[in-house]
Amino acid sequence: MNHRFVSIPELTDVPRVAVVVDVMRAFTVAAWAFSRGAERIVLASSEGEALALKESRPGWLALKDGAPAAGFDTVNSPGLVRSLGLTGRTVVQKTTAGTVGALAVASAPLVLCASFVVAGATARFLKTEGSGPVTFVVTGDAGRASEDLACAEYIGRHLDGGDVEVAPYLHRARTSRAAADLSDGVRRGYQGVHPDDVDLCLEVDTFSFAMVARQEDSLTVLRPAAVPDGSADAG
Ligand SMILES: O=C(O)[C@H](CS(=O)(=O)O)OP(=O)(O)O
Ligand SMILES: [Mg+2]
Repeated sequence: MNHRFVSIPELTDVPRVAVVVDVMRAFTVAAWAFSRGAERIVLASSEGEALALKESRPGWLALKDGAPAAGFDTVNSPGLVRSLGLTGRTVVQKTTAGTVGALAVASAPLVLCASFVVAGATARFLKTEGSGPVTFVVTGDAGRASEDLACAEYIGRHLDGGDVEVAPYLHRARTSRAAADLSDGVRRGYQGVHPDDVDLCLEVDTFSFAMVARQEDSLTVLRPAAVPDGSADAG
């Protein structure tokens, strides 16, 4: 299929079907938050908006990328989020690339947010929907982030059918600048980075749900969408 791979600045129209990819780390974190029981993730456009949303809604939590900060409950780290109990909670997420990309296509009829941990489920969801050609939003590094482009291409190949060997795509992600920066952050003892973050971002199909973003009461809300197991659609 004739998929498009675009950066956030290159988004000049509203795509019919958008898959927003952020491997390191926003949409790996989002998937882990759902696996820990979060009911929904509200995508915020700024740290101020994230804190305002949290403060006006009892029980909501807020997370951001970078170092821990006052008012925020946690950070954009799968290694840290995986040990939280989030059952039934609403999490507000604000990051540098992933959430910005999702908000840029929020008015599209179908928006999925994706990373390697939900890659197969994302492709199966799109097949089930009969999505046709997809606009992949490569969020990192002005569209040049190799981990995001690799994951987007992997999902696209998966969607087009046939066997796809994931190893070459993972290699590109493992050797990306984002992976090196995270590893460097661990070595330097930066807060907000967990030693397991890179490995967790490089897991494939950890979860069997896709993540769908919709407009709800003027907010952009991400929710998990269960997808039947891949064995059913083999061939
Ligand atoms: O938290 C992250 O890994 C990044 C921060 S930065 O873009 O590398 O400064 O944010 P994300 O939106 O998850 O790419
Ligand atoms: Mg990223």
